[in-house]
Order: sequence, then structure tokens, then C-alpha cells
Amino acid sequence: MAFSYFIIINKFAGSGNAAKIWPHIESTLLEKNVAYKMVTSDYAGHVTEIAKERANQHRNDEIIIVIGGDGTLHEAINGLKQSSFEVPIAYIPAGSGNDFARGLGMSKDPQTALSQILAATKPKIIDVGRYVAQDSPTPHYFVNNVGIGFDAAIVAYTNHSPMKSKLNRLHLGSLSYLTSIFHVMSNQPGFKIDVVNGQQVAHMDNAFLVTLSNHPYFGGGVKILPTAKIDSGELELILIEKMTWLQFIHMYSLMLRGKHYSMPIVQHIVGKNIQLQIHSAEQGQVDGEELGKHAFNFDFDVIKYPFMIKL
Ligand SMILES: Nc1ncnc2c1ncn2[C@@H]1O[C@H](COP(=O)(O)OP(=O)(O)OP(=O)(O)O)[C@@H](O)[C@H]1O
Repeated sequence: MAFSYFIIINKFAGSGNAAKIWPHIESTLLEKNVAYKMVTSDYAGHVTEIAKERANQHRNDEIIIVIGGDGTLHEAINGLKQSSFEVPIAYIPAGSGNDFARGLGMSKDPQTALSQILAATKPKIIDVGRYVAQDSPTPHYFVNNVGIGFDAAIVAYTNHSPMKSKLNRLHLGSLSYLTSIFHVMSNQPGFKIDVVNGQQVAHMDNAFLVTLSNHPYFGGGVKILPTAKIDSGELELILIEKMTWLQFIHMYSLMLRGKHYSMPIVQHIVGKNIQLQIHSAEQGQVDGEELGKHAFNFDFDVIKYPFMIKL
């Protein structure tokens, strides 16, 4: 079956990487005589609007391809879920972290990713995380993770640091993350969290990192939840207590071998429906986008979504 492709590009993703790869993608599409239409996003939030509007047109045999980073894919999924039809999505990674591509096991090389998309004749059904805040009935969706505490504070600190754009211009983006890790490790206190997972109840008095994920990776390739699978129908949650630097280094070295669940400061929870309650004001992030600093009372579960890829 010949599909046509509607391509949404966030040219700013990956510090301009998405814009750089497009001419190469375009020449492959022209060479292979593939039917496509391309649009670029003009502002943050635009990808959600474009994806929703296009899906609502309900064109037969059309696939929506997103070119950008995890944040761009996040926006597109949320737009598609707001539409009245389930249009299959595909993705060419061009961001800086690209954790979704890692988690799915697809190529991070744009041309190979394009070949994997064009070779797909039917969608792979993957999990997408869903959450509802108790004070608002609107569901939100995530492809990677939701984090409260450490990872979210790093996202917020990095985004608001005046150093970020200077370092990005010098292609030293990783340095701004390192600076943020030092800042957050030194300044963020622990907080109380309650978790309900079906019949299981968990609690931590001095939580520092709370990450609920759809697959193993966060932070640009860190295997925080090595047991998580993108099509398991379940989410995995890791809670880590406030750590000393020594514990942090020890945990990181265990994490490299996938052995950190065994540490007494770590709790690992797997479930289909997970509720998180944090009463103090903490930073939150979803797929690397800021959720702000506030209390959290979120219910999580998983939905299935068609994703065009031949692995
Ligand atoms: N035209 C635009 N102008 C400004 N921001 C945009 C535009 N289009 C999309 N965005 C925003 O850009 C943000 C960053 O994009 P994205 O996360 O995809 O790239 P990245 O941060 O480089 O990649 P990754 O998350 O994989 O590290 C997204 O939050 C999205 O809302």
C-alpha cells in the first residue's frame, strides 16, 4: 500500500539540527517518488495545533511524520490525541536527547530512520503514557517520562540559566546540564511522596528523584529504568531518596550496570494505574518540557498508539 506523508518539522530542535537534516530527507523522498507535504512549526505549541488539525482532516492512508526532538514528538502526540481520528505517527529523531528513539530501538540516524518508516507497511502498536491532574479533567500524554524533583529541577534550571544559550552556541550544551546537576544536587531538599499502585501503597519521606517512564532512558541516554518496555502496557516508577555526592556516584556506577534497584535508597514500582501525591511545591517535567513548580496529585495509566516503523 502506498502511503502519503504529512511532515511536521521543528527546525529549532537539536539546536537547529532538524533544519540541517531536512534537505537530505527531502532529496531521498524525491528520489524515491514518495508523496509528501511538509510544514514547519512557527512557535512552541504549534506542532500540537498542526497535528490536531491535520488528523481532523482524516485523509486516507496518510501518516504524520515528526522531525524534531522528544519535545516535538510530545507536542504531536498530544495534538493527535485531541483530534477525532487515530492517525498513525512516525518520527525522525533530530533533537539533542533523542531518548524516545533509544527507548523504541529505532535508528537515531535520520536517513536510516526514514528508511525504517518507508519500509513499514503496518504500524507497530506502542504504549503512550497518560496522566490526569486531579484538579483538571483534561488528559495529557507522554512518550518518554514524567519527572518530579531532580530531573525536572535540572530542566528548569538549565532552561532559565543565562549560560544556556551561550553554551549552546559554542556546542557545549552538555556543560550547561552539568552545571545544573551541581546546582540541583547542592540546593534541592528532599520531599514527601505517596504512591498508590493498585493494592500497593508506597511512601518516601525524603524523595529526591521521582521518574515515571514508558521506556528505560532519560536525560539523553541514562538507563534509569532498565526493565521498562515501550509495549508492555505498564509504566515503571523509580523513587530515589535525597543522596550525598558519594551515594550519587555509587548509584551512577551501579546504574551503568543496571544494578541500582538494589540500593536501599531506591524504590522501583511497576503498574498499569499509578497515582502520585506530592504536597510540597516541586518542579515537574514531562518529556523534557517544564510543568512548573507546584504540588502534584496525578493519576497515570497507559494507552496504545499506532507508530509507523519497521524495526
Ligand atoms: N518554531 C518554534 N519556535 C520555538 N520553539 C518551538 C518551535 N517549534 C517547536 N518548538 C518547541 O521547541 C521545543 C524543543 O524541541 P525538542 O524537545 O523537540 O528539541 P530538543 O530539546 O533539541 O530535543 P530533545 O528533547 O530530544 O533533547 C519544544 O518544546 C517545542 O514546543
